[in-house]
Amino acid sequence: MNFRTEVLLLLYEKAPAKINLTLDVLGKREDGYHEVDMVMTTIDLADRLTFELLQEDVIQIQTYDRFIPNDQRNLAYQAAQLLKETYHVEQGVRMTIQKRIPVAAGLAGGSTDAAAALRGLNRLWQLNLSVDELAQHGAQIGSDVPFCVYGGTARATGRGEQIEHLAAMPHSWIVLVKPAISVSTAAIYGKVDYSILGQHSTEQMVEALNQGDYSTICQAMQNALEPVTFRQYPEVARLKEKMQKMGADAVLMSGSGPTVFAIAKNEERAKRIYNGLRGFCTEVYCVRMGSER
Ligand SMILES: C[C@@](CO)(OP(=O)(O)O)[C@H](O)COP(=O)(O)OP(=O)(O)OC[C@H]1O[C@@H](n2ccc(N)nc2=O)[C@H](O)[C@@H]1O
Ligand SMILES: Nc1ncnc2c1ncn2[C@@H]1O[C@H](COP(=O)(O)OP(=O)(O)O)[C@@H](O)[C@H]1O
Repeated sequence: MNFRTEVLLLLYEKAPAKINLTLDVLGKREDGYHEVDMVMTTIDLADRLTFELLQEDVIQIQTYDRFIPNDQRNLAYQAAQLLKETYHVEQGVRMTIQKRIPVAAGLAGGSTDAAAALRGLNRLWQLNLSVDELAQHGAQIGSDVPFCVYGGTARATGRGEQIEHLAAMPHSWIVLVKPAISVSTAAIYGKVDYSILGQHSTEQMVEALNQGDYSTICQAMQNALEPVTFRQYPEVARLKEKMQKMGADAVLMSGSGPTVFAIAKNEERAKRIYNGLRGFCTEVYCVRMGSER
């Protein structure tokens, strides 16, 4: 047996999920993407990535989740390949992804793994890149990746890659339910009905966050993709109605869905909502808003 150790260094990165507090669609762009104006915030539901330095010039992905690809289709793999090619890195890496964030859920699970890979590999391969440089690289992988590189609470414009940092979401609890369907982000954007886009609420949300005004934050929560996903999957609309009757401060679908979340300032109330939902949904989570590194 060959006991030669090729692992020289071991690092970890936490990869938190995001939710959308608002999502305004402003129009369709010439490049096929949609111009958006939205507020996102990280929550304490996270994947965990482990990085092992390999002397062999390869990228390996290990994951025990059968829904996650372990090759070039994995966004963390794409992040490693991008840094490797751009900075002519001749070392390799084995990335192990412990998945906790539901997949294709509107919670940026793949994007946050890519962002964690950028942060982790910057340290592992000693590239000395700034967070802004990592975010710029992230935009080549996906629209949500720059936000995930920074985390926190931010307004995202353009196709979602232009980030303006905001005051943190006031302390609160969040209950998330992921129905047993997977939603394609591209398909949902593709079916946006411009006649029912409604009023934009991001500006109001930004002001409410700056003032730490929790009740206006709850009132301003809105997502232009909700009607599209609800039309295609009526069970998601029914889930939102059910959650609204359970005493939450606000309820909204995140991103393109299908995850619906309820916000409550009071921990006891959040736990009651969580317990009420656990009876008939398998994927239910109760976590804090924000995320500790
Ligand atoms: C809807 C949102 C809201 O935060 O999140 P998720 O539901 O994915 O979590 C994002 O806009 C998703 O961002 P992300 O998942 O990174 O999208 P990308 O990989 O860049 O694009 C996937 C596809 O979605 C469509 N797309 C994405 C972003 C955008 N501003 N306009 C679009 O039309 C395009 O068809 C694109 O090919
Ligand atoms: N590291 C990853 N984690 C999750 N999904 C990934 C990953 N890499 C690639 N994917 C692919 O990205 C697709 C969207 O997943 P995800 O990012 O979780 O959705 P969303 O953008 O709705 O939050 C999935 O179909 C999955 O196969």
